[in-house]
Amino acid sequence: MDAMEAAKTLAQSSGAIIAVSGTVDIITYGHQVVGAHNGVPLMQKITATGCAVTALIAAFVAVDPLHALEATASALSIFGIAGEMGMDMANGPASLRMHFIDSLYNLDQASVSSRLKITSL
Ligand SMILES: Nc1ncnc2c1ncn2[C@@H]1O[C@H](COP(=O)(O)OP(=O)(O)OP(=O)(O)O)[C@@H](O)[C@H]1O
Ligand SMILES: Cc1ncsc1CCO
Repeated sequence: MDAMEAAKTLAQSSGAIIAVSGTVDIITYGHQVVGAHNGVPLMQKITATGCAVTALIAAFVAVDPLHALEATASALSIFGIAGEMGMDMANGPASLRMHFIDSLYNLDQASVSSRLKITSL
């Protein structure tokens, strides 16, 4: 079973929104699937990026609990955009970690609007 089918099955059996990180992050209630495309592969080389984005998802959902799927997709996208911006200045995983955190801290609306890529899968 691929990640998308597994995510849909788990969402249907649990009643939870399921998000799976990867090249394209998958977010689903169990039927329709949303893809969050931002991010760079080198983020995989920084330990705890998955935990960190999970904390960001929790914060976004806390702000807008009635739109939890949209909040989850937004958090994953913001995290990925900061990764892309950090990658523009990085030479490897250690400098990516630093520039990624700085990019997340300094993120502005224009950068988000120009880079955001969320689609229906
Ligand atoms: N190939 C990729 N291309 C773009 N972004 C990626 C890629 N792989 C992971 N990411 C991004 O990196 C972040 C962390 O995902 P990852 O799959 O590395 O988590 P994880 O394995 O649970 O991490 P950890 O165990 O270190 O906490 C997510 O925001 C995801 O979108
Ligand atoms: C390995 C690890 N280190 C801090 S949190 C965590 C779990 C994955 O993010």
